[in-house]
Amino acid sequence: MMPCEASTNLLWRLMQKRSSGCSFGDGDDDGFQLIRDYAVREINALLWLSLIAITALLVRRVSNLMSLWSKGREIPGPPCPSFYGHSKLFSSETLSDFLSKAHEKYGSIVRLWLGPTQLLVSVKDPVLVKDMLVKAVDKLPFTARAFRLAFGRSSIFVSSFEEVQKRREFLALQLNGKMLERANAIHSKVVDSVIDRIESIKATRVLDCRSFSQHMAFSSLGATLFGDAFLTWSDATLYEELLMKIAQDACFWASYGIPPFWKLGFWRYRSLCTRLKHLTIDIMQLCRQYHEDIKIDEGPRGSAATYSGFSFSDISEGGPFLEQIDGHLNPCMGSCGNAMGMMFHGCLTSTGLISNVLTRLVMHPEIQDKIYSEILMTRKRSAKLQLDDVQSMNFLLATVYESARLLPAGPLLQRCSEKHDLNLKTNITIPAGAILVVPVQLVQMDGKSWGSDACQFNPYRFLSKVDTDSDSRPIMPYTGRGEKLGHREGPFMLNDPNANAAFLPFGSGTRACVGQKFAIYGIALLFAHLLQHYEIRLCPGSENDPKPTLNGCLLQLIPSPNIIFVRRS
Ligand code: HEM
Repeated sequence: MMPCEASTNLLWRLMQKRSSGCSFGDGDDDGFQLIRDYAVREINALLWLSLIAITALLVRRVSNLMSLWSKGREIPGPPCPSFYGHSKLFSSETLSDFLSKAHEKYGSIVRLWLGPTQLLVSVKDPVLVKDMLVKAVDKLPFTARAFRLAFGRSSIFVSSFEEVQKRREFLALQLNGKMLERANAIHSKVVDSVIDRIESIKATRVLDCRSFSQHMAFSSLGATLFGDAFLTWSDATLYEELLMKIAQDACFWASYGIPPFWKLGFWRYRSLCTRLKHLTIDIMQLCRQYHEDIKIDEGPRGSAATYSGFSFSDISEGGPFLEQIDGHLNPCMGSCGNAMGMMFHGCLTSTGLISNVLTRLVMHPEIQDKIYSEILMTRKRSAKLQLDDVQSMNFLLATVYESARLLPAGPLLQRCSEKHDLNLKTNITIPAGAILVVPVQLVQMDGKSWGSDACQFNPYRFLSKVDTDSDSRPIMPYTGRGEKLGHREGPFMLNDPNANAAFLPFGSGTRACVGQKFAIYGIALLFAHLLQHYEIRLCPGSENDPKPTLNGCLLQLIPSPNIIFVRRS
């Protein structure tokens, strides 16, 4: 009997009693019996419904699992050694090394079992990679969980594409428009502030490349997102330290399916996250106050008066940006998750790239000289280095691209397609629910895509020699392979790095990094300002053995030599 039927019956019987003049006082037992029957029937119906729902769910899961197993078996890969899959095999070497050997043996698509229910599919061929990154639109839930646990609700760093699509478009528009303009205005101040801060700490100018890069990335992103009050904020150092501590532990605590409330370390981690959140609210309020003060200083007419080098309109755009991202009107609470998420991701990735560019420059002084000549040429045209100038500094940009190619932000790009199977441009079907990865480092160092010097630093691979006699067209079509040493003279044009499908430091496809342009031009601007005033040299005796460093959640071999800044006369 359905619950609604039971309740109509009960109502009917009660009405019958009423109309026959019978009261509950007379037959308490009868009334009680009725209610008990009703309750038993309701509970039974509820239990049946739950049982049917759970069975349907289990049947669906089992059928999904069968489909995963049967379709997974069709994908080439090493035979499964045990019930627990291949995980034990690659515990002795890094996943990248393991995948490198597996791809050599089994081709461009390889499957591995991480356990009885987890299928990992690695794709290495650049054309298939592009195809996969367009078709697989969801990110792994694990990444979104790490962000949520550390920074609370975010509308940017989430797994489902449906949820993030609109915000992505808005964010890309802001980053490539207003935020890039702000970066343009602020970068010479960032360089001065970082150098001042470091000089006040250190008597000598010998610096660890990694920590210098971290200060640069942190200050430039903070000042761009929050406004230039960030550069003089007394809690900036604490904020940076907290962000880095959280970065070290974020993946560990997110790896628990259920947050481990019983562990003391977990609560310590949570308290770091709460402190970071409070500091974020502080800086957002401080910036808001700062903008208000400037509004008052400028007077009611809102003239184009400038403050510390900014025009008023630049600054006033800064506050609402973070709120618009979240769609919240509350100036602090709503935007916090996104602000912290962007600081976290942007700082870690930009630190890696800045550090790598610095290392390449000190190891290749001839490239540094070329970039300096480019800066001098530009300075002849314009008194102050602007974004437009940097956009035409081919050599500088090629150096940034090449550094990004050689040390991507992480060893793997990851995706999944939760609901649908994926049919790539091969006959292989990748079942829904499989974890898809791209071993970026392998793709970006593959001789087939980058030539025999794929592992070497060679910014010329992003430049094409132009024919000065004709209409400045490239002499050779762009291949991604560098010019030979003997031919490195003459005017060059910069190639679009994304024209090579194997260039993936910012990912690709539907979920590619929305900050790519902002990051590349922002970092190029920083270096243009830095190299204009300083020569960067390798500290004598400093070794450049790349050290294994925990970069956020990832263990990477990151070079970090000691460097010296020599002020140019
Ligand atoms: C050198 C600097 C940076 C590097 C190397 C980098 C790299 C990446 C990579 C590899 C991804 C994953 C792409 C994929 O899976 O296909 C990503 C995603 C993302 N990046 Fe960046 N990034 C950088 C800077 C930034 C900055 C400064 C911002 C914004 C402030 C930003 C915003 C994002 C966002 C929002 C996503 C997630 C996109 C999504 O899930 O839909 N990135 N980035």
